[in-house]
Amino acid sequence: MFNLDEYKDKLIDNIGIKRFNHCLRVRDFALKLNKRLDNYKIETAAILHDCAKYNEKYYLDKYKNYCNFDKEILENKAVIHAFLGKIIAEKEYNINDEEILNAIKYHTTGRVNMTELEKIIFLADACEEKRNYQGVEEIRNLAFKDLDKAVLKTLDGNIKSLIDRGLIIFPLTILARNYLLKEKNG
Ligand SMILES: Nc1ncnc2c1ncn2[C@@H]1O[C@H](COP(=O)(O)OP(=O)(O)O)[C@@H](O)[C@H]1O
Repeated sequence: MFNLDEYKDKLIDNIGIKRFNHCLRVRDFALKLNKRLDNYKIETAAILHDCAKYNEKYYLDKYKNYCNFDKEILENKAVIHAFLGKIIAEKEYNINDEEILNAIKYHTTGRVNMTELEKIIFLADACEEKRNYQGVEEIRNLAFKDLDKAVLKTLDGNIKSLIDRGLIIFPLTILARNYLLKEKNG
């Protein structure tokens, strides 16, 4: 069982106090969104979702035998920490629950057919109380009413923002968006 007190110092050492505080806010928002899942899973996934951030090079080297990522992932600075985070949560923080690990892995890109835990962590990361991009309040409100609609809106926003900034879009996000759009329209 993950015990935050046991790992807090290590996590702060790794990601810094600002990012750690973001993780606490993600936890708090995710707990508010949670209706029926185990709070332990929510808390653990939220606290650890960014555990690989800022140390990608170090961890990629340390766990090279476990990191057979596609070139596309390795080259995408924004996305790699999430995929690597799954491995680091397992190896460095002793998490072996696949649902928690996948919520960490897909918290940045989303994916097709996300679990409820994945949706909650994805949304809490996007909407925690200090996020202040245009439209965040609408997504926050939507998240309490309909997780799917809120995830779809967030994916749309992420895709638009990546296009506006001229950045590469990791395709999983497009697939996730199309999947939800079809689900919603039937
Ligand atoms: N499919 C994608 N392809 C490339 N970059 C993405 C994709 N989805 C999200 N991102 C970018 O990843 C960055 C980090 O996302 P995330 O880890 O969720 O947030 P943060 O680091 O702010 O907590 C954001 O700048 C976002 O635009």
